[in-house]
Amino acid sequence: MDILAELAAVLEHRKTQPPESSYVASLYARGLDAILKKIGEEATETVLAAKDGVPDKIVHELADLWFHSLVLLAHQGLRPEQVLAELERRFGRSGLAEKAGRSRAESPPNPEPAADPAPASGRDSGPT
Ligand SMILES: N=c1c2ncn([C@@H]3O[C@H](COP(=O)(O)OP(=O)(O)OP(=O)(O)O)[C@@H](O)[C@H]3O)c2ncn1[C@@H]1O[C@H](COP(=O)(O)O)[C@@H](O)[C@H]1O
Repeated sequence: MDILAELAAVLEHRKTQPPESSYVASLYARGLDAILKKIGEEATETVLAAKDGVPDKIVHELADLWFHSLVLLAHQGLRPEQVLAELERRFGRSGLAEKAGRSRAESPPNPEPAADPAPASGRDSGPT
């Protein structure tokens, strides 16, 4: 069993445990906002570590971020394999190509052709 699946199984089991028994159980008890707050903090710490450029710190903070992302997945009834499957689905598709396809799909249809403009001659402009 790989570490993601192993950890996901532990995170699932923690749903049955009392909050005082473990860190993950206490996060579940504090609810979605507490989990999201941790993800925000860990994302910020990852950014700071990357700016410092210390490889061990980057790995440490990213592990914290991934871990709390796994807690979020479990809290939402989702599994890491679903994220892995999405990455597999995207594999080999250039990000630039994906973005270009997306903006075509999102752009509104061509507008109706404009009505004929009023004649420039002034013939139909009525009495002067
Ligand atoms: N991988 C992790 C893991 N990574 C980080 N953390 C915890 O995440 C917490 C938050 O990290 P911070 O750096 O923000 O530390 P902090 O400022 O003290 O945290 P807060 O006070 O803000 O909550 C710390 O308590 C870390 O120990 C983790 N806690 C648990 N796991 C895994 O989850 C399993 C279940 O954990 P428990 O539910 O605690 O048994 C463990 O066996 C591990 O495999």
